[in-house]
Amino acid sequence: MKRTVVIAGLGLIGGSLAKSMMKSEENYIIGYDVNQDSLEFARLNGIVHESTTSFKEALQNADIVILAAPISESIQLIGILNELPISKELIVSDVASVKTSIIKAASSLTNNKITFIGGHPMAGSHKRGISAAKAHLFENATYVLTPSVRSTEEKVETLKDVLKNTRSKFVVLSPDEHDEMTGVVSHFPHLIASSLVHQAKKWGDTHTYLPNLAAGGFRDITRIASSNPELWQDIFYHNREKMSVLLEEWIQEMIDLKVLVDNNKKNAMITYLQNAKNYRDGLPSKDKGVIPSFYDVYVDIKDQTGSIAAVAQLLAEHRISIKNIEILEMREGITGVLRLSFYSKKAQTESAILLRNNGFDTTIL
Ligand SMILES: NC(=O)c1ccc[n+]([C@@H]2O[C@H](COP(=O)([O-])OP(=O)(O)OC[C@H]3O[C@@H](n4cnc5c(N)ncnc54)[C@H](O)[C@@H]3O)[C@@H](O)[C@H]2O)c1
Ligand SMILES: O=C(O)C(=O)C[C@]1(C(=O)O)C=C[C@@H](O)C=C1
Repeated sequence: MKRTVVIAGLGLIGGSLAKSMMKSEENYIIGYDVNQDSLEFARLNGIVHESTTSFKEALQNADIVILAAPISESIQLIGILNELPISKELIVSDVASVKTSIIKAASSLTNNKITFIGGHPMAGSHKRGISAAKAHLFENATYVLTPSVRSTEEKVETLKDVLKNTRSKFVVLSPDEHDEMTGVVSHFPHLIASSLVHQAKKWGDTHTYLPNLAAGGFRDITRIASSNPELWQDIFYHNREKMSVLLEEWIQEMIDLKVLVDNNKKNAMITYLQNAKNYRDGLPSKDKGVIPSFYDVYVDIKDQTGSIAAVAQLLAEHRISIKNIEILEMREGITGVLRLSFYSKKAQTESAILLRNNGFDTTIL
């Protein structure tokens, strides 16, 4: 059965969802955004079937709406939903990184035709906008659902079915549990990454050679400091209570760590580092999911003659065998994505480093 899905906010996340949902014949995708350029990009690149700058118009025949604008904007869209004359059953979901304020706004929906099911795909990027959207962004990622009291098991299953081509792993959590845990493993690290960059910047003012010494370690730990500041201010604002608690905990942790450094507590320091390593090394990797996954590397390639050959040649020169090669997206004039599958974790890691060192933008999911 064909269903009409409206994606409100066609940026990195909304665009990536649209691209994955377009793979199913069942979904008719309407993109709504306040930005004309994003809509035009989506239309020209076949990311949506239709597009509009009117939320009301987009909703006319909708079965499903996914709010994918920044959190405060999505909350405003929930307010607008309350004012529109919706007479058909409508499932509304979102992708916001914080869930309590969204679910609170959704609890004010008075129209009983509307069922709200909160959502948050746990994958993303420091990039923004539809040009950075990728159909495979959520593959094997955890996708949190926070159903509202009014939603039923059946509606949750319908939403999962609409989202099935994201190939993510769904989990149901309460909004508070979600905000607490993502506060620790997603939001707080962004704050720390920015603070590390500020520290380096301060030192860089008096040590002009310092940026040249910022090698892999600094770049790895601070990649997310390059994210969209407005989006992250909004996330910190909506999760401010949890952020404040985490900051206090962190400050105490740093005070304790300073004692180990100042007093050369060798064994305590080794234990501290070892415990961190054990926990970090034991984190579930995205390829351990229910979906069979090989050792894949995604490579952004330009739509230019020879760009795929250049990738293949580079790997051949270093005697790395490719198990499978697949072009995920390649449209005229824009960057495409190549999925390379390898036989081992070692080959996967080596290829990613090799390609990165040769100027390719690579991702391991
Ligand atoms: N960036 C990530 O890594 C990530 C990951 C998971 C979830 N999220 C969540 O996804 C949401 C969107 O983030 P993004 O990274 O895609 O941002 P983005 O900046 O790439 O895209 C946001 C889009 O929303 C549009 N928009 C803004 N106000 C609007 C409105 N009132 N109506 C319709 N469209 C509007 C913008 O024009 C833009 O196209 C946020 O709520 C964020 O918390 C982000
Ligand atoms: O990979 C990144 O750049 C991200 O920050 C993605 C990330 C995260 O892992 O913290 C950021 C925000 C989200 O709500 C979900 C995922």
